[in-house]
Amino acid sequence: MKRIVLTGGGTAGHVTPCIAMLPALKKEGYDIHYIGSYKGIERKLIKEYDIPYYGISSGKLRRYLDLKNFTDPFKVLKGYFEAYKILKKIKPDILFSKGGFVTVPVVLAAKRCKIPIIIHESDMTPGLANKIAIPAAQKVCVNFPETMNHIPQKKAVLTGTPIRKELFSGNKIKGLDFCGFTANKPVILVIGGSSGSKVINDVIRGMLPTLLRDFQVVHLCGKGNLDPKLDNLEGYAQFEYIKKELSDLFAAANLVISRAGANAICEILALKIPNILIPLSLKASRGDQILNAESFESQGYSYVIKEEDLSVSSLMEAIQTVINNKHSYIEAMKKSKLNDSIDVIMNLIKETQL
Ligand SMILES: CC(=O)N[C@H]1[C@@H](OP(=O)(O)OP(=O)(O)OC[C@H]2O[C@@H](n3ccc(=O)[nH]c3=O)[C@H](O)[C@@H]2O)O[C@H](CO)[C@@H](O)[C@@H]1O
Repeated sequence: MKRIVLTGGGTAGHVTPCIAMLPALKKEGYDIHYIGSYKGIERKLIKEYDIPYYGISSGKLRRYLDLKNFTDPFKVLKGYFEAYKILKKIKPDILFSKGGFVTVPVVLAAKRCKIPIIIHESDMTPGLANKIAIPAAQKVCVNFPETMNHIPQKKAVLTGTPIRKELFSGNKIKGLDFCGFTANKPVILVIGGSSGSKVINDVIRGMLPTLLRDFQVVHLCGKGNLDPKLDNLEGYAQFEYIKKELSDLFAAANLVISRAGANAICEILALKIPNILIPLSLKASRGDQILNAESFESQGYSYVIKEEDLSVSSLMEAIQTVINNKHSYIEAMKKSKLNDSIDVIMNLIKETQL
């Protein structure tokens, strides 16, 4: 029996692609193990699936000055020795790393143990963690064709991003029921990224009185961002984070308003739901979401609002435009050559493992 270790964490976008791979790996009879941080979101998300989880110490690697820059390297070093010990014990035939800071010590320890490594990069340009990890990897899967230029040629493979199969079999009625909505008004699904977005939350909540006249709104607002004052508002449902029911919410949605995290936008594209993207600004990130959103906008899949331009009126205008032109957005999305990346990645795993 072949054994695989998956790793990825920090935000859900570094975990859901690993979750998407689980059914195919199980079907092929893999013995699957997961290494993540002690307390990260990956621990909670992976707990739902029946696979052994190993926590390691994890520290953030920053490009900016912060007092934690003095303590975090020790946490990463500790994580390295912990990962090394775990890998020596499990002896996997391959490591699949989805990125995020926790994966750096795991990848480096796997290299030391001579375990083949496949990395997946969802964004247009590699994040810092993957940049450090790529030299140790045999293969690097990428989501966007543009990313191929940022990875050594012999390692880069254009695969697309693994999307959880269950997202394609959502049930609209179940989604409406889950939110307490009727079938008579269209539904807007708001996804502020896996950790929520305060800026988006504030604008959405500020425009609820107008919005709820014509729409029902289901709002995935992120941990700690629920507003109890809005609990009983008719036509509005808020959740910190949704797991299994996400497929039903997608099925119920006529329009999605989302951050431009690589996984969320690929899911929206695969499901062909008219959408408005509000990428995380350059102030708060390296700008990867801006590139993701620009790529989608130029292909006619999405209406994009820059965070600096986000206001009640710009969002209202965007909603009207997308609703009025929904067919042209859907037609453009139908032309996308999105791969079934799960099969491609499975083949790559089989070719690369020991
Ligand atoms: C702030 C930050 O660092 N953001 C990055 C992070 O975003 P983030 O983790 O938000 O990533 P994505 O949008 O890519 O993925 C979020 C995932 O969580 C799922 N989901 C979300 C909400 C919810 O309630 N339930 C649920 O299942 C989505 O369906 C999706 O699969 O990783 C992405 C992929 O590397 C990057 O593009 C983003 O720039």
